[in-house]
Amino acid sequence: MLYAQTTPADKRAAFRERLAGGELLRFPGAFNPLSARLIERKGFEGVYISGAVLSADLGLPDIGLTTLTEVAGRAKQIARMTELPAIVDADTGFGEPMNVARTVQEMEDAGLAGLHIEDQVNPKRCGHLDGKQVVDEHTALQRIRAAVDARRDPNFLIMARTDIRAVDGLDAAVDRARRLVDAGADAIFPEAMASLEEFAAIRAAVDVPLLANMTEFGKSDLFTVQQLADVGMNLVIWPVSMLRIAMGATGRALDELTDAGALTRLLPEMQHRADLYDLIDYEGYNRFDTSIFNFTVAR
Ligand SMILES: C[C@](O)(C(=O)O)[C@H](CC(=O)O)C(=O)O
Ligand SMILES: [Mg+2]
Repeated sequence: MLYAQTTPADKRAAFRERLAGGELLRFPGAFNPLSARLIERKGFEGVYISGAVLSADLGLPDIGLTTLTEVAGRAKQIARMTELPAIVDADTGFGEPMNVARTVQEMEDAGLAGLHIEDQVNPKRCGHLDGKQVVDEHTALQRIRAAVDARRDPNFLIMARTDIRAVDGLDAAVDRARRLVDAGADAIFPEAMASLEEFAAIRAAVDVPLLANMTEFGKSDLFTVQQLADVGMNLVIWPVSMLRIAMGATGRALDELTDAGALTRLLPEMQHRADLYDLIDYEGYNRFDTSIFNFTVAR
């Protein structure tokens, strides 16, 4: 009832332990707190909180317009609704290395299990679009050092994302991944890899956990969990997928309203009221209420 029972510290510790085991952990993107509960209910290992989704949700493009306060606030709402660890997309860290440090502490306080900071120039853009720019190595490493220094819970995962593959090629990505690890990154998110072989090349270069981004309509083919596990990936995200699915379905429902004037035909597609109430745990609230009023007061 109300929120998850697991504390952020416990979520982080459990997440770190599982990650150290080397298996591939699946983190679908939650587009709101309720969908995070569904991700948990369906047996996934974690929840991803996407910057692209957060900005799209506000009707904004994903070009660094959202603020630290907005992202941390929304991430907190999502993270506290699930027992699963949640990782948030912190874009470029919302400013200079000093801002990156503050970002880490805010995300710790918001109950996240970790975040990723990327090496794009501001204004950043979706990693799967053309025309990206990356910062020089010194700046990229400074961001990660600042993040690592700022964290208070050693289990809070600092992941370095590098966007350099699409700008300077795979060799540059391998080199940057190595340096980001030397700077203290706990994990690497190599963005916009073109093939499984490219993921494998990063795997061969560094020993830390690696994340694969299976976003649709981008630069990577959509590999299966098995394919990614076979090349040694440790985390996989489908960052915007659930929002795309929900928005696709919403568009079709609106068309049906226009065409048929009622949604009767779409009832089988809908989450049933009973399933919604079950997910929200209405029963738990009911128990809470009856326990409050189970006494009498003498006059
Ligand atoms: C992972 C990502 O950073 C996100 O914000 O979800 C995006 C996803 C997308 O725009 O498809 C990305 O830059 O890959
Ligand atoms: Mg993003």
